[in-house]
Amino acid sequence: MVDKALGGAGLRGQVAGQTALCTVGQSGSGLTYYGYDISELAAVAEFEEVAYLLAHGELPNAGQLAEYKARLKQLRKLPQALKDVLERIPASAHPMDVMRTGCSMLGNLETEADFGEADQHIERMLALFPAIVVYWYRFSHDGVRVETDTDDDSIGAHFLHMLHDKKPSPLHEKVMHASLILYAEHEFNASTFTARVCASTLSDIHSCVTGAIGSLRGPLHGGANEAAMELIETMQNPDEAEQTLLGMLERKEKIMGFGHAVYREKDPRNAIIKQWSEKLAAEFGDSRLYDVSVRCEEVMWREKKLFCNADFFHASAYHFMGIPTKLFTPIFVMSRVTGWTAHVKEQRANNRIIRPSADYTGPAPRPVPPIAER
Ligand SMILES: CC(=O)SCCNC(=O)CCNC(=O)[C@H](O)C(C)(C)COP(=O)(O)OP(=O)(O)OC[C@H]1O[C@@H](n2cnc3c(N)ncnc32)[C@H](O)[C@@H]1OP(=O)(O)O
Ligand SMILES: O=C([O-])CC(=O)C(=O)O
Repeated sequence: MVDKALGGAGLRGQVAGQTALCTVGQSGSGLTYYGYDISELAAVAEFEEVAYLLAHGELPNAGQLAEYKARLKQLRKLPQALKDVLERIPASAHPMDVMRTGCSMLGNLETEADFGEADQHIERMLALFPAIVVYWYRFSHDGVRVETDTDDDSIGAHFLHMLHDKKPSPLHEKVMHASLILYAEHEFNASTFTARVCASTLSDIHSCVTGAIGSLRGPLHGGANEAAMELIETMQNPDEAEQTLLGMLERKEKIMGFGHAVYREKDPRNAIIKQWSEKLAAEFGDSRLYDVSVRCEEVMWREKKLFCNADFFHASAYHFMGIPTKLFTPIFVMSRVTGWTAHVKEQRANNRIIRPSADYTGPAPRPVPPIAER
């Protein structure tokens, strides 16, 4: 059924399948994973608990969580052939292209031969994605071959440790847990739908995830956190932010990090990451980017009734933790791989190839003219 308020373009408002994983905006603005509200998950859980939930349908108990984390830790070592490929990618490459190539190469080295192996490949991708992007980044930018099998307790801490050559503070580790939880799953968004379409052809799990990474890369989707950072860093203070935004709106430019295809009033992830950004700004000792972001939020709501989506305050939060802007969207990948792969398994469990129809708008039938007459 087409939701008239949303219209049919971009398949908006049309039901394209079923899922037990997630609800988006069902009560206007809520977000749940397997029935659990993300606000509660982000407040009390570690990201690995949510990754387990999405993989197995239930939250782990303490023993299951410890086993799961221990397994993930053991999977952090990059195969030499993958390191060789990463070392050949230039520093000028976009890290999302590195993620795409890294995932694809992993599929060549550790191919999913049978769908029964899916869980082991999913755990390997989850464990290895931070290493793929940081190994390339540190090698191409600093000339360092970073050690990827760290003993960090969590994926977020592992990522920050490799990036900065030191273990992160408890605050930064906690923010990474919350951030990765917020990004983990979001129903039939563009990248997840890409993964499901690929899965519906009975393709392998690395192909599904590689395609999804390509869809997430665009600035209308995951790439918006990076684009938001590029915008706010040009703003010296809230008044300047206001003038910049008013000019952009006047010129009908899109402001990345605002608006949403499903939510109408607010994105429930925003308030959570905004709070963390405020805390990080205080720790950082310079709240310019936070203050500028708050003014952007006020102006966009006042002028256009557009609200911050999950990406906007992620920009300042990641920046305060010393994460280079171009690594923002790869963090989204490290998290969303849990949602993508859960959808792949769900699609496989009740599959029919996804193949919609199109309304034809081309020329009426006509004969092929001889080449000399064209
Ligand atoms: C984690 C995520 O992937 S969240 C999404 C991240 N993406 C972004 O932040 C990119 C910026 N936002 C956008 O481009 C859009 O809001 C999308 C892609 C998220 C949703 O697109 P749609 O569903 O087509 O948006 P929607 O139908 O609500 O747009 C309504 C109007 O608001 C405008 N609008 C929507 N978002 C914005 C924005 N960020 N800046 C300026 N105008 C906007 C649209 O241009 C449209 O105007 P029009 O009616 O004159 O054409
Ligand atoms: O649902 C969407 O269209 C985009 C989004 O917020 C996400 O994927 O997290």
